[in-house]
Amino acid sequence: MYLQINSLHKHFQTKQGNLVVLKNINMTIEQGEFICAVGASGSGKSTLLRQIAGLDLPTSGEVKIGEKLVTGPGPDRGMVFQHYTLYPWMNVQENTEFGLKLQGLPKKERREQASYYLSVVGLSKFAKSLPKELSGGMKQRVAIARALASEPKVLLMDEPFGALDIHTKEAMHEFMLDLWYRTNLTIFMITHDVEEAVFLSNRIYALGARPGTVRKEMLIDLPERTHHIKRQSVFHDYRDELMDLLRKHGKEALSAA
Ligand SMILES: Nc1ncnc2c1ncn2[C@@H]1O[C@H](COP(=O)(O)OP(=O)(O)OP(=O)(O)O)[C@@H](O)[C@H]1O
Repeated sequence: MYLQINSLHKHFQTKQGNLVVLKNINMTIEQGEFICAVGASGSGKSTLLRQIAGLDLPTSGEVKIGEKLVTGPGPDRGMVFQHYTLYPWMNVQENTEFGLKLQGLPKKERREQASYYLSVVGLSKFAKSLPKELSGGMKQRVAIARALASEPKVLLMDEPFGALDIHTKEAMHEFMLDLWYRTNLTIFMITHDVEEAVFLSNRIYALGARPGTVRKEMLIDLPERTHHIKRQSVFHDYRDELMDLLRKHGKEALSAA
């Protein structure tokens, strides 16, 4: 296994008392998988991603990358967030190089590595542009290039396409699938968009809320991943099953609140 989450619990101390946000999360992810964790708002998706990224530590349980226990952030995990996190005063090349600079990579090497990943995301021609000169989808591709430039073992994505319009989002989906096929990257993405999860991932963890627990693990076996598939019953069956599940657990969570 590549990324493993064992008996993870996360509690927060709030004014109302002890809030259990994640309860007994177990996940085993192999190299090259594209995993989506799907759940309603409040199911603890971002909290889970923060534990994997090492931005926060579990109350109990563990996250492992290979044999290594996660105890903090590290270059083996690249992060992409929903809101563009590019530095507005740096051009695309400088933004892409930023993490490598922090890691102390010499100038020539970081230039070459960042240029390579800008070509992977199809933005070589925009290396000198400032973020404000790019569309939303292009900005997210720069954020992906920056995350990839450190050559992480796992790419972690927190609702990366949530702020994009539907057409840009569809273009980014095609881009992500192409990137995944070409690089065989391990990707862990969280989303509340059920169609996005079914279209992109080979496996889905559906989370229920209050507290966040894994309610179902679903293998997605689509005969093709082009937009035609979205009109076929195999796609609708996965989507409807997942929607029904989330709806049921959403109602349960509301009545328990
Ligand atoms: N640092 C914190 N202190 C206290 N409570 C927190 C903290 N971080 C998150 N929570 C609570 O944990 C719960 C889950 O939050 P989280 O952001 O992980 O959910 P989510 O599934 O990502 O939601 P959304 O889809 O709306 O982003 C929420 O009730 C939130 O208020």
